[in-house]
Amino acid sequence: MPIEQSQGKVVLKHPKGASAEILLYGATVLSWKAASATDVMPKERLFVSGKAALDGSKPVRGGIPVVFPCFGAPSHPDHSKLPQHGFARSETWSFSDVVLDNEAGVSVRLTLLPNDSIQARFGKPFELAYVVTLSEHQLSTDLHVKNPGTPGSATLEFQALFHNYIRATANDVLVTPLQGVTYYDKTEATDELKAQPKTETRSGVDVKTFTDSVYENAGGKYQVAWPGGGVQVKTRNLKDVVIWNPQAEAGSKIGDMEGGGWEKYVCVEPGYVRGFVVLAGGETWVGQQVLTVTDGSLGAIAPGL
Ligand SMILES: O=P(O)(O)OC[C@H]1O[C@@H](O)[C@H](O)[C@@H](O)[C@@H]1O
Repeated sequence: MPIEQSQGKVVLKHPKGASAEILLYGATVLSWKAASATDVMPKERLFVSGKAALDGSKPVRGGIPVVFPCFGAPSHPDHSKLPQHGFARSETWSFSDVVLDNEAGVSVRLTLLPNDSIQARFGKPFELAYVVTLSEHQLSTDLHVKNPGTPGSATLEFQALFHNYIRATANDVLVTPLQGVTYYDKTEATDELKAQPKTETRSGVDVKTFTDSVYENAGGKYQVAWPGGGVQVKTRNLKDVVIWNPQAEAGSKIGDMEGGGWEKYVCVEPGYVRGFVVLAGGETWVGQQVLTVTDGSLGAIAPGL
């Protein structure tokens, strides 16, 4: 069976060998295995900390948590009762349906609607659908946000982001092309310095030191490369990107991070996080990312992706 459900998880299997595992808690993609052009054995592409809680007691430290409706600490009055990164990553989503099931792709849809726990902290009506699609060398995630109100009713204002923990040798990673892009450096000591725009001067951004940078209007298409490996991140409607790696400096203080975990991944997180999407009643917004394995020569196989 290409799609299996058990114990709070959905597993997707592509006929060419790729697979993905999604935890209903947080709609968190826990695993994405895909082959490369040079190695037909599917390989894990995501990092999950060995100390991550997978029992629904806290957001998963790894994989692809979904950040909605606020990124970081809430900065919008509608979000003031919410925790860092919002509620989507710490609510249990429902399996809705199989969207695709063929050689081109295996795809499922999960949904999240307001429940008592959400409504106690967030009063706005919303409907979320999350479509995860697996193909031979790609994983796509699409977040559909609907304001179920009628035209003229209250707006839904939100931020959204895919918190990708990409498995990589972190100290060798370069993320391109971000040169010339404005960013905000969250490792700075004061709120005033964190709010000061900087301009990226590097042709490739590394994470050899503690990095927590929010790139604004960053272009939407990024290459994450390290010797022997690579993943391309291509997006739609996600204008910003966050690059995060805590290194030992901050990583050793994260309770659910395995020792040295920061050496095994880089977070490249496309999102809409500077400012807010404003959705009128009855409107739907879709944010999408397509992750493509570019190890070996796959970049050449999939030109223009
Ligand atoms: O520990 P959390 O809530 O999962 O957040 C991890 C990191 O997520 C990143 O997206 C933020 O930019 C960082 O500031 C934050 O530390």
